[in-house]
Amino acid sequence: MSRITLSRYLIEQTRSQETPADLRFLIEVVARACKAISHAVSKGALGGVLGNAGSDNVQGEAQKKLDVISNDILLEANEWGGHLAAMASEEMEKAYQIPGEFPKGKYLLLFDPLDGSSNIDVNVSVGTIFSVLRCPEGIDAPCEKAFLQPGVEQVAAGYAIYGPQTMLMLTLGHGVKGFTLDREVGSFVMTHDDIRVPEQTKEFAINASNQRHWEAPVKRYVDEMLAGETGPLGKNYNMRWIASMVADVHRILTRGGIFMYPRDAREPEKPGKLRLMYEANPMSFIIEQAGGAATNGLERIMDLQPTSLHERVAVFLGSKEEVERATRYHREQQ
Ligand SMILES: O=P(O)(O)OC[C@H]1O[C@](O)(COP(=O)(O)O)[C@@H](O)[C@@H]1O
Ligand SMILES: [Mg+2]
Ligand SMILES: [Mg+2]
Repeated sequence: MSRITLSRYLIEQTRSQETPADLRFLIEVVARACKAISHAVSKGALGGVLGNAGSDNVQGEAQKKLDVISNDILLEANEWGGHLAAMASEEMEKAYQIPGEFPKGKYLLLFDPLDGSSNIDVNVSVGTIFSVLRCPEGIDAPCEKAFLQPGVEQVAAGYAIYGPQTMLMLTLGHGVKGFTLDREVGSFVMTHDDIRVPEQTKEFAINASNQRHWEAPVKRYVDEMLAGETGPLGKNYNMRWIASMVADVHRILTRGGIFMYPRDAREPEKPGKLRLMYEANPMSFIIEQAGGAATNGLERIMDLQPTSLHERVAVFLGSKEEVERATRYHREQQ
């Protein structure tokens, strides 16, 4: 059986005119960067890449050495790719200009270079999340405004997960494909065609240590799940929380479930912890393309109009029936 590599899949997409050639090259460059990040992550303590970098990012979070290394790998790979107008990252306060005349290419790339980085030092799966938008017409510099487009405008999104296997999950707007890195040949090979998230589930993911801070609809929903088969939902639920969004979402894509990071009373002025533009939007695009759903409790995440690059958002995503239930409980509370 001939193997379908990521490159071959992208060439076929270009041939069938579903994907423009420059978008194809852009995805190839991102995938190459993910291979380099996977290699860096795998060095661990032997390569001296674990631990803190000694700096904070724009969100005031301590950067890990690998946050900085992964960000640099993505910047360097994409700077010279020729298909981008600008980049934005969790690790950089402002939009990043591609050297040379603006705009060099017609796309904007956003990324969380290393998601779940609090897990690196304990050797738990981490990943890279990315989102691609078109650079709007009439913009003459790589400003924040160019990026502030709702998630429905994404032309591609994906993530790489650095776990027992390195995988790349990708959507170009017609389904989700999964590729596993064949380390001996150095290629991503398609191993998961047409991924679908089961509509029903008995598994939920939430950081339960925040329970006392949750809003009433979240408390109600989690209480009902914990009540099991004698409770109102009539079934026993299992719970998982990896604290790497990529790893939790990957499990949900693979076997179903609901992921929740709600807003809570710890920092009432913030609408949640996760970032809209480079975490929630790309993951929502992937989940929806796999038949799941994603809301902030009230509205579809991909319909939200962003107001700043590093904006935060509450996230409920995964199996459709459960996301609809969580959303219904929020709406009833209003
Ligand atoms: O530690 P908490 O509060 O459970 O948060 C876990 C969440 O934070 C994140 O790690 C944030 O991502 P970063 O590591 O990119 O900052 C998510 O991946 C994860 O879902
Ligand atoms: Mg993250
Ligand atoms: Mg990160």
